[in-house]
Amino acid sequence: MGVDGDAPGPPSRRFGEEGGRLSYGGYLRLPELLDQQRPESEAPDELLFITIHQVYELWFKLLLHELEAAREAMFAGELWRARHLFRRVHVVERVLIGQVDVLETMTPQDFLAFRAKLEPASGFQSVQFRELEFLSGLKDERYLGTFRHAGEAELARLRRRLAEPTLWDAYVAALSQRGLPVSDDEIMGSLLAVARDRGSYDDLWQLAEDLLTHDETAALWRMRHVQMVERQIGTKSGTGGSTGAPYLRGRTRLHYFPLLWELRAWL
Ligand code: HEM
Ligand SMILES: N[C@@H](CC(=O)c1ccccc1NC=O)C(=O)O
Repeated sequence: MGVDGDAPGPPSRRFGEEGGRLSYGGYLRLPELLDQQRPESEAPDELLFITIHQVYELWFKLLLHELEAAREAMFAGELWRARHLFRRVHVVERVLIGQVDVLETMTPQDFLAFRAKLEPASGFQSVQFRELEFLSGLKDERYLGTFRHAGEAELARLRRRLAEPTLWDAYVAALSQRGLPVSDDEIMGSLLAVARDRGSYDDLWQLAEDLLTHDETAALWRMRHVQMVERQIGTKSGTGGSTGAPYLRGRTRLHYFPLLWELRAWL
């Protein structure tokens, strides 16, 4: 049967399968991936709830990978490479915000049909989310306490993130490599010098803007998340044991790079 050429329909042999080694599902490990959605209840929307969280965690994994590479590029003085990676990071972060729409198609009544089964689990226990915060510069050891039930490997990952340099440390190193002073007393002066002399420092300025966009997009996600929380559970406390929306509202005021925000007041 000749199904090749212009005729619609599958080709008889596929590119990439010539040696018979790789297949779509084998390469992407689909049997394993698609076997990981196991609802705890019969509630129809629990599959949506699991799917959306798994998709978030996959994107978190990619973000950690790209942000680590951006940090190394800054330390190496390869600012163009860091900027290239931040462009990707920003687009993925916008996808993360957009995905909230999908979960908001669930009604609070339908969420309540399985919410009790989730306790005491909650987003508090997302190791990768906390890794992203630590890597970005928001290191808060108190959160190790929320991972009491995590495995030793996960705790080790968090401790490593607490110990290793942040994106901000890498940006400061990039400033220093260009001869700008970076002591606590001098760094604001250096940031101002970069902002005022784009002719000499445009790459450093643009990179600071990339950091700020990463910071702003994370804050927008927190705001979108708390709006969704209020829509789903109102003033109820969280399955993770926090006050719920009030706790999350407090987190929306956080900044990864406070000096870049403060700079605005000095310009
Ligand atoms: C019905 C939807 C959701 C509700 C009602 C909800 C509710 C909450 C609540 C109440 C908390 C505070 C911790 C607690 O006491 O439980 C929390 C934290 C968190 N949630 Fe959600 N959440 C929802 C969806 C999501 C999704 C889709 C993600 C994506 C990964 C997510 C990630 C997180 C993270 C990372 C935290 C920790 C935030 C922090 O400590 O700053 N949540 N959530
Ligand atoms: N904390 C949420 C439940 C929840 O959303 C959740 C539960 C288990 C795993 C991840 C979750 N997502 C974010 O917190 C609540 O209090 O309703």
